[in-house]
Amino acid sequence: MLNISLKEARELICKNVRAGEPEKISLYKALGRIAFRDVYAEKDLPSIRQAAQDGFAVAEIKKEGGFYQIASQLGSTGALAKDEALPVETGQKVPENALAVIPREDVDIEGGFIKVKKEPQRNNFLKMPGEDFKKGERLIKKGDLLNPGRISLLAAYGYKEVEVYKKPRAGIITLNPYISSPSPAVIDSNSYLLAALVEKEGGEVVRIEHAGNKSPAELMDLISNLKIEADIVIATGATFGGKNRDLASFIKDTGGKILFSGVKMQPGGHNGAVIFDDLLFLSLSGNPAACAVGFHLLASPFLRLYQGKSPHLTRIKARVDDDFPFSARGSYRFLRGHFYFAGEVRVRILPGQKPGMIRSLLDYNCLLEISPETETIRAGMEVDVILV
Ligand SMILES: Nc1nc2c(c(=O)[nH]1)N[C@H]1C(S)=C(S)[C@@H](COP(=O)(O)OP(=O)(O)OC[C@H]3O[C@@H](n4cnc5c(N)ncnc54)[C@H](O)[C@@H]3O)O[C@H]1N2
Ligand code: MOO
Repeated sequence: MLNISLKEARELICKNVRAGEPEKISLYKALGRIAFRDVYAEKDLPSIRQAAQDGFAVAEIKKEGGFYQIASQLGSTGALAKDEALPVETGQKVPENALAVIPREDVDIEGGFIKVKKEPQRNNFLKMPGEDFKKGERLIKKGDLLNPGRISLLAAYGYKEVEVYKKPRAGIITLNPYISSPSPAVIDSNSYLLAALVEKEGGEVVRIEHAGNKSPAELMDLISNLKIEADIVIATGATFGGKNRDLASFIKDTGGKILFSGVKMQPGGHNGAVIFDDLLFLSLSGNPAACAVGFHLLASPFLRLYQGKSPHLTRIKARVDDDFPFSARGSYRFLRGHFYFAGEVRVRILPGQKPGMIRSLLDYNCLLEISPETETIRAGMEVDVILV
C-alpha cells in the first residue's frame, strides 16, 4: 500500500506481531517485565498470627499498673496463662490465645515481671492471617507490569522465578551507502539512537549492521540470518530515491511482501514496512529526528505488543509554551517536546525541529501530535501529546 495513513500503518504492523512467548526468569531480573500468567495465593499472607511490634504477647488485658510474669517459654499446651507475658519480636508467631501484644516501651520491666504503663487494646499490635492477602486471591494478573511491589509480593509467596513475556529481539541496519565507505561522508548515529530506543522500550538488540554497500546477495544472506535471530529489523536510511539499489526489486527477489511504503506523517513520510516470512522489516528515514519519531510511532507498537503491553503510548493534553508557526502539510506532524507540570500540564516545543537535526532529541519526553488541519501553533493552545 502506498502512502497510507499512520493509523493504517500501525494497524498493519500490529496485525503482524506474533503472539508473545513466555520465558522463566529470576525475580531479581524481573523489573519492568510483563507477567505471562495469573498467579493465585496458595495461602494467606501473613499465614500465621504475628506480633506487629517488639514486646510481650498477653492473653488477658490488664489495666495500667497491672503486672504479668515474664514467661521464658510456654507450657505443654502452647497457650499463655492469664498472668503470663511472652517476649516476642516483630513478625514472630504469637500463641493461639494471645489477645494483644504490648509494645516494649509501654511496660516497665521489674525483675521477672512487667508492669503495664499503658493499657493495651484487644488485638493491638497483632498481624492477622490474611490481613495483607487472602488465600485464593489473584496476586498477579497476566499482563501486569512487574514493578518492585509485585516482585516483592511474589517473593513473599516463596517464588524465586516468574514467567514473563520474552523480550523482542531487534536487528538494526543502516542503509545509507556513505556510512560504510572507507572515509564515511555520513557518520552513523542512528544505530546508536535506535539501539537505545529498543532497549528503552524493553527489546533486545541482537545485531547491528551497516548494509548500505552490500550486494543484493549479501543483503539476502543478512535477511536469512535475521529471520532466525530477530523478531523485527529496524532499518534506517535510503528510504527515498533508491540511492544505490532498487529496494523494491530486492524485496521482490527475497520473497518479501511490502506492507506499506510511505506514511502520511511528518517527519518520516518515506517510512515503510516489509514482511519476510515472520520477520517485520521496518524502514525508517535516515534523518535522525525522523528516525526517532518513526521508532515511537511504528516500531514501538510492535515491541510493546510482543511483550504483552498495549501498543498505544500514553496520550495527554498539554498547554503549549511557545508559538510555532508552520504551514499545514495535509498530514499529521510530530514535534519533539518536553512536558512538565506547572499547576497544569505544559509542553515546551524543543529547539531543532528540522528532521535532520539531533538537538530536539536531547530533552524530549513527548511528541506533540499536530493534526493535518492545524495551520499554526500559538502559545497557550491545548495540544495532544504522546508520552515517549
Ligand atoms: N528530492 C527529494 N529529496 C528528498 C526528499 C524528497 O521528498 N525529495 N525527502 C527528504 C526527506 S523528507 C527525507 S527524510 C530524506 C530521506 O532520506 P533517506 O531515508 O533516504 O536517508 P538517506 O538519504 O540515506 O539519508 C538522509 C540523511 O540522513 C542522515 N542519515 C542517514 N543515515 C544515518 C545514520 N545511520 N545516522 C545518522 N544520520 C543518518 C544523513 O545526514 C543523510 O544525509 O530524504 C530527503 N530528500
Ligand atoms: O522523512 Mo523526512 O525526515 O519527513 O523529513
